[in-house]
Amino acid sequence: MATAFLAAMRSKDPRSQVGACIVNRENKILGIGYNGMPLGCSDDEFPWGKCRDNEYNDKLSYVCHAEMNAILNKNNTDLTNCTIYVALFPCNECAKLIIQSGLREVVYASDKYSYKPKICAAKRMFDAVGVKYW
Ligand SMILES: O=c1ccn([C@H]2C[C@H](O)[C@@H](COP(=O)(O)O)O2)c(=O)[nH]1
Ligand SMILES: [Zn+2]
Repeated sequence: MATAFLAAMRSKDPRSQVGACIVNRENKILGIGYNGMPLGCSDDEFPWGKCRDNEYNDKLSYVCHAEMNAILNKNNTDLTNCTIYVALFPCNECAKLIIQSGLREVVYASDKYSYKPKICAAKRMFDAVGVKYW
């Protein structure tokens, strides 16, 4: 988790810096990520604010989530039965990536958006397939 928090410090998101770290069963680190703009999309040119009435100007249209980056940055092709440490409980889109990658466990530090339908949907999927989270 400390590594996930260290990665989060690299995020340019002024509101929520999120980090993720994937480890195997021997606790070897396989992938690290943080929430950031896609490669080549300048942190200075793309929006870091929320704009719910115009998604074109909303950061959520652009930001790659920490979990996605950790999975894409992995240095091992097989993440089956691995664990992901995350600063923030994964959203539904990250939950899908986590499940499809074969990860079996999510350890999170904050569940500050637990009231949001996307987080409830993530838990619903984890519960359905037996991904543990704590
Ligand atoms: O599963 C997730 C969910 C969100 N994030 C990132 C995306 C954004 O940069 C922030 C959330 O911003 P708020 O202003 O707090 O809504 O967190 C992520 O990396 N992984
Ligand atoms: Zn997400």
